[in-house]
Amino acid sequence: MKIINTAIPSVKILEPVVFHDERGFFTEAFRDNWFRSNVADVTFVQDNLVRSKRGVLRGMHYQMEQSQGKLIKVTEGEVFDVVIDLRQASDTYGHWLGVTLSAQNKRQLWVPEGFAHGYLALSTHTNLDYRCTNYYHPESEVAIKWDDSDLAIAWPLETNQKPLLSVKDACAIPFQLAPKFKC
Ligand SMILES: Cc1cn([C@H]2C[C@H](O)[C@@H](COP(=O)(O)OP(=O)(O)O[C@H]3O[C@@H](C)C(=O)[C@@H](O)[C@H]3O)O2)c(=O)[nH]c1=O
Repeated sequence: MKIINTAIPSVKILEPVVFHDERGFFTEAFRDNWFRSNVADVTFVQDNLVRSKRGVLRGMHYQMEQSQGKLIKVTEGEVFDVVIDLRQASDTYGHWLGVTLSAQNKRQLWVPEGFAHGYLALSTHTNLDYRCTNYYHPESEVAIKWDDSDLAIAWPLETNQKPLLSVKDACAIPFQLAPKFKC
C-alpha cells in the first residue's frame, strides 16, 4: 500500500497494490497491523456501505461526541470526497480538501477524528464504503452547509446542477456557527 500525503498532513490517500491476471484482479484492501504502524493507531468498530445515484451529495457531517475517524473507499463508480479540518489548534483549521475516489483508482482516504466529511456521487451507480473508529451517535451529529460561502468548496458540479440532498443536509448550518474541536 502506497501512502500519498495531502495538503492536510494527517489526512492520507492510500493506494493499494493490485495484482491483475486473466481472472480479474486481487488486492488487499485493508491490513490492521500495517494501518496501525503506518497510518494511525486506531481501532475500527463500524463498517458502512452506501449506494448513491449520480448527483447525490452527502455532507458535510461529523459527530461532536464519539468523533469518528473514517477510512473511505469506492467499490463502484466515482465520488468527489471532501473533508474540512475542524480542529481549532490545527495549522490547517478551516481548510477543505477534495479527492477523487473511484472503483478504478482504488484509492482510499484516511480522515482522522476532528473533520467534517462529505461527498458528491459522480457516477450513475456509486457504492462507497467506509469504516469508522467510533459508533454512530446521531444525538451529536452536525451537518455543515455543503455550499457554505466561507468554505467555497469547489464541487465538480455542472453549471446550474443542483445536487440531490437529504432534508438534514438541505437544512445544514453555516461553517461559522458549527461547533468545532478544541484540538
Ligand atoms: C450514518 C448512519 C446512518 N444510519 C441511518 C440513519 C438514517 O435512517 C439512514 C441514513 O442516514 P443519513 O442520512 O445520516 O446518511 P448519510 O447522509 O449518508 O450520512 C453519512 O454521510 C457521510 C458523508 C458521513 O461521513 C457519515 O458519517 C454519515 O454522516 O441511515 C445508521 O443507522 N447508522 C449510521 O452510522
